Amino acid sequence: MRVVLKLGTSVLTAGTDRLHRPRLVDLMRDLAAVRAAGHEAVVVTSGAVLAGWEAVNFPPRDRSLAEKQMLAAVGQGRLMHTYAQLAELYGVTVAQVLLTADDFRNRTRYLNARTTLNACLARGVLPVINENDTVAVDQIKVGDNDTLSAFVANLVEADLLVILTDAPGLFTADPRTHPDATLIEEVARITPETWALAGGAGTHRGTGGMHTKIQAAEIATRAGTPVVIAPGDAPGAFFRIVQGGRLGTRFHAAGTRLEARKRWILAEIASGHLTLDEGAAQAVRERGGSLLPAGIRRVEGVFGRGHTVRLLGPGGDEIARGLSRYSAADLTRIAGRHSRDIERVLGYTYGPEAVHRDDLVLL
Ligand SMILES: Nc1ncnc2c1ncn2[C@@H]1O[C@H](COP(=O)(O)OP(=O)(O)O)[C@@H](O)[C@H]1O
Ligand SMILES: N[C@@H](CCC(=O)OP(=O)(O)O)C(=O)O
Repeated sequence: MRVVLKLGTSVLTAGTDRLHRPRLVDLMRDLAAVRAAGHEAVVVTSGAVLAGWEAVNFPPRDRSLAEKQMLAAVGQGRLMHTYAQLAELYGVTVAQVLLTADDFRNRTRYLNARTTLNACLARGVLPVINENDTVAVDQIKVGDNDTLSAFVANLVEADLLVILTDAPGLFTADPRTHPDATLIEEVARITPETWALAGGAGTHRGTGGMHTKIQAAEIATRAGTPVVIAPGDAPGAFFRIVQGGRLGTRFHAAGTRLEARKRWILAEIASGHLTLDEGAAQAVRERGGSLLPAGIRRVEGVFGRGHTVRLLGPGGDEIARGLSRYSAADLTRIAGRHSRDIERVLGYTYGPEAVHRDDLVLL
């Protein structure tokens, strides 16, 4: 499985007002166990502002944006240093990845981030992601790491998103203010009633409380990824959840990831056409294959890498729609050629397919 683990400030501090090293060791051991069981893990971590606050010697808390960005700039490196040191104990190499809203809106940046994360995972490197707080002002910010973790789960097409926090899961009311509230173990579908359960902004350090966690669950489950919200202080929580154990609150995925992806492809406006030869049309239509550049006769329109294109049969009839792995300009140069020539012609390659099977919907 490919799993995204989100660690909130409340988990990293373990109820104190600084990064709690023993807790971080526990979390790293948990992560290492999941990796050792053969799974791929991606971490979305908070804690940069807190680590900065800790480093500059606890000045009075100032909530201004510039102050927070300054603290994030101080803290992010220190946070990563801690991760790197602890990961090393378990023979794990970490990679820092800082993302912000633009990286999910801009298709080229989106694809590049995805390529980098996939390269990390292919090499067994553990990506540790945070929002790039120093450049992200309000308008261009994801804003909270719960939502960021859902975007990341979509980006890497995760099989599961686990959000660890300081509550044992989603309760019938905020357990801080309602001691009689009870744990909801399963959420089959997020409804207005689900939203109504979220109390205020959470801990004084955390961002968003349960509200942003439900939002994250909605984003991820809609794209086909189930989500578990669970307590960060339960030993080996992440491993137990990944192995299918019951802990916290589980939000069921709405349909499969592939269905969600196909719906999304169909909703996009196509910005070009590829006319295929008979062999390619057959391979795509009848044999469930990808479209290789060799089978493309004509490229029309102006589109970038990752944009939606129509695939036309030799007679001009639309047979499928899909996401192009190459820009129109690149495809024009490699159309009709064997995939092994791509690198020689372009000077680089994004793989042998022009449109990969997973990115293709037959009509
Ligand atoms: N219905 C609810 N069930 C559980 N926790 C809730 C609920 N409503 C609000 N909360 C609050 O959300 C908090 C967790 O959010 P937050 O402080 O932002 O943590 P994190 O740093 O992990 O993102 C809990 O400590 C709890 O007080
Ligand atoms: N990017 C910020 C964390 C923002 C955030 O969402 O925090 P939290 O609610 O604790 O997950 C930081 O590193 O301090």
